[in-house]
Amino acid sequence: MIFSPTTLCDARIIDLEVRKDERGYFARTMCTAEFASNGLPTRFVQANHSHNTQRGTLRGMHYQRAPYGEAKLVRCVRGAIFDVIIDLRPESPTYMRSEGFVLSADNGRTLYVPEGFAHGYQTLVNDADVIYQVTCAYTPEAEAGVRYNDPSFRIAWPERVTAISSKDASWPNFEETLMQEL
Ligand SMILES: Cc1cn([C@H]2C[C@H](O)[C@@H](COP(=O)(O)OP(=O)(O)O[C@H]3O[C@@H](C)C(=O)[C@@H](O)[C@H]3O)O2)c(=O)[nH]c1=O
Repeated sequence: MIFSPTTLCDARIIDLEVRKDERGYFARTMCTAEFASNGLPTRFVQANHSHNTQRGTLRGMHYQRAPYGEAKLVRCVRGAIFDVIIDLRPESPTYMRSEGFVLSADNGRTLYVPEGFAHGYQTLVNDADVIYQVTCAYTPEAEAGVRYNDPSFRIAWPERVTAISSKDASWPNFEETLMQEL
């Protein structure tokens, strides 16, 4: 695996080290030894798969409140997505900054999302499948979010939003509420 920094402190892009032969290829997608030597967590407690039928579908921006914060390892295994993270750690030099990445079945990239970041994505094609592992179990009472079009972040989503949950369409403005909680 090839670990690269992003513009946000502690977030990483992880590229596959593909070994090709006549059958196809082999690549590790997670390795505790390599993660540990790159300073990343090694214990992921839940693995999830989400299927998105429609291009333009938006999920996010999600995080869980302390002490249920979670780091995530996100990969798109069918189609392509535009994946966005926001650093919501007040003590971080990149606090309130965001960055977007194209993750696709073709580029095989994994995004490592540190604890304390909000995470979301928009699908770039119909029928996009996303798999991700998390370091803390799903805890609905700790669930929190930033609205995809929150004026504090001004994220440039690439597509018109064609599908979004009512929960995600109605997260309150960050400046008025969540900022005070962090
Ligand atoms: C995330 C999750 C949801 N659920 C349930 C709750 C609900 O009935 C249904 C759909 O949940 P949601 O609408 O929250 O799913 P979704 O919007 O896909 O939530 C996910 O979004 C992306 C962006 C993330 O970063 C993830 O951590 C996660 O928050 O699945 C679980 O049972 N376990 C889980 O771990």
